[in-house]
Amino acid sequence: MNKTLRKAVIAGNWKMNKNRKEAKALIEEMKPLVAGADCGVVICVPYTNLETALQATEGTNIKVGAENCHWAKSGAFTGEISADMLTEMGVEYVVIGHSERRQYFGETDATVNQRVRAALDAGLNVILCVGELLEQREQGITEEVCGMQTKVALGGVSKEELKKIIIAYEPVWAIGTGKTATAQQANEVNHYIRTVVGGLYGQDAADAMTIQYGGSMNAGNAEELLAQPDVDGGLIGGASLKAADFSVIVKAASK
Ligand SMILES: O=C[C@H](O)COP(=O)(O)O
Repeated sequence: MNKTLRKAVIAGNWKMNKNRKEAKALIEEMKPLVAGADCGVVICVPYTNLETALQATEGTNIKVGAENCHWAKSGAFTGEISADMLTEMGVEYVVIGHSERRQYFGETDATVNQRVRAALDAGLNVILCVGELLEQREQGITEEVCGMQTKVALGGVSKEELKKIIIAYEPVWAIGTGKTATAQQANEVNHYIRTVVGGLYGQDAADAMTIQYGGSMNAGNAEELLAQPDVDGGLIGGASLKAADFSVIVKAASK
């Protein structure tokens, strides 16, 4: 596995945080700190902040993403947003299958796959989240769970389309808990996911795939996690809400 074949991407997932004024202030503070980064920089923000984020990041190296999208192009789906609505705004990325969507909003592997398909059809880059629950890790079925989530989510995705997908391995027990997977645990599962991708699409596709780690990554632990051979960046929750912390992670990924 040659890490130099792929680019690290640091993506902030703001979740349900920041009003428009706060979003603008955070981006303005962040801009000079991440300018010139030698990695991809993405901020995934609430729908209500997309316009603000797109305007504030214009002409910078920061790309803007949404935190979800629906699988249909349009229709009677109250409260949902389509992938086409996002691309029409200029949004380039979308997070799909985050564990909070799976846990609290009934997302299944099948609906994650439908949303991935819709996002690709609309031309979006996808950050596809997979990860095991604590009890699944304790049962020793982490690889089965992550492998299955990956395979189902990628159903009907061509090798060419795969280039627009980043996988984020996020052990559910490490999200927002301050409990990070060890660098070794993160690398092991990322490596396994890469093997699964290789089985589906071939070694060249697996080698080229960006696979992030997410789950309490912060300014203090980012360097060690990002130094792992199969960890190509991070999906950052809490630490992406502070410009200084986020920029330390971006700098660690740029080394
Ligand atoms: O999408 C981000 C992950 O859920 C990680 O969140 P966290 O960094 O707050 O643990």
